[in-house]
Amino acid sequence: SVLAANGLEVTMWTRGEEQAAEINNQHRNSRFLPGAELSPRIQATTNMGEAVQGASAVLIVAPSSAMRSVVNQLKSYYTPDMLIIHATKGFETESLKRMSTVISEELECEEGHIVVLSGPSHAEEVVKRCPTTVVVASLDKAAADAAQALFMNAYFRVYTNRDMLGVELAGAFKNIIALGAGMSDGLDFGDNAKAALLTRGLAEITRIGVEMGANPLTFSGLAGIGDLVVTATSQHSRNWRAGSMLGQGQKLEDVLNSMGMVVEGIRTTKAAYFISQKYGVQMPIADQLYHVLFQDREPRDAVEALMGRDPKTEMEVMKLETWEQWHS
Ligand SMILES: NC(=O)c1ccc[n+]([C@@H]2O[C@H](COP(=O)([O-])OP(=O)(O)OC[C@H]3O[C@@H](n4cnc5c(N)ncnc54)[C@H](O)[C@@H]3O)[C@@H](O)[C@H]2O)c1
Ligand SMILES: O=P(O)(O)OC[C@H](O)CO
Repeated sequence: SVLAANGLEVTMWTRGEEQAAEINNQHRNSRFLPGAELSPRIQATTNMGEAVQGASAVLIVAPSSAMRSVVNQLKSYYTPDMLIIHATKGFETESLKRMSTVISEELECEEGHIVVLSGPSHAEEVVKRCPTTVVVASLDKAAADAAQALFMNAYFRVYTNRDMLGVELAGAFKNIIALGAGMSDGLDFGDNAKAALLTRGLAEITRIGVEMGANPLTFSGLAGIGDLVVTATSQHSRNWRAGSMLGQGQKLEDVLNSMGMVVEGIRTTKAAYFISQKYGVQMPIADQLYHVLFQDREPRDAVEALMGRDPKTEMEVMKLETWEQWHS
């Protein structure tokens, strides 16, 4: 919608004939964005070649679980002059790879060629042209600048960042904390608990992010604290809503069936559980959520376990840097 508002011709690829027909004929996408009026500049097709061949830019927003297969389908239409942007927030759970790695492997292109678009941006609000700010990150400055120029307009403000790793990690990990915040709200634990989850959640996201090689400042930016706040506090958030239903005692399977849309935080919690072990970095909130989601731990017991951890200093945000080291 933003690209169409900027005067570009947009062709969406979708798997459903009915969905494509609805977008083309009624300019609506009633299942995924009910109530929104789409621009006639947006056309949809179920034919990948029609959508991608000859395009100057390709925006990939498949759920993380489908990323490899979707990129594989577009591979034969890819040319190195296409600007490749993705806005998917998650990991490939089997390999623990980031989305830019999966895309570059499938397209056989440099990771630096890819741009990630992330930040606090619920589609429901963007399509209504509510003021929104996001970040585009790439190792290639020219690619990030090109993506910024494509998307930027009066209601959609785009910043650039060179820390693609940090932006991807922040966008993926925040969904875990949003699930936890929803769960806390579902348990009626109040505002103190939610503020604690957000703050300590950001601490653990930063800790693992820095250990993986990200710039700590990225986590104070739009992809970090910005997206964490919007996802953990907005009723638009599927992750928050799923967490809230779990907190109210519903079973994971029933919650997912009732959502009908991707809840990335579930798979990302599993990935984080293994990533934290791989890097030897503690992620206590992600760890407790893993036990709730996949090992039947009661949400109340998870909170008790978090509150009962050994006493800590708040300055242990990063594995190595204490405040003194950080300033020495
Ligand atoms: N919705 C938002 O506001 C928003 C904002 C920023 C980022 N994201 C990210 O975008 C990604 C997609 O989220 P969404 O909101 O569009 O999810 P969604 O569940 O609303 O839509 C996902 C789309 O992918 C399709 N799909 C599902 N499985 C597929 C498969 N195996 N192969 C091909 N297509 C498949 C679905 O049919 C649907 O059209 C997620 O990583 C999400 O975190 C979403
Ligand atoms: O609806 P969610 O929880 O998947 O969140 C969507 C976006 O990531 C918000 O920026």
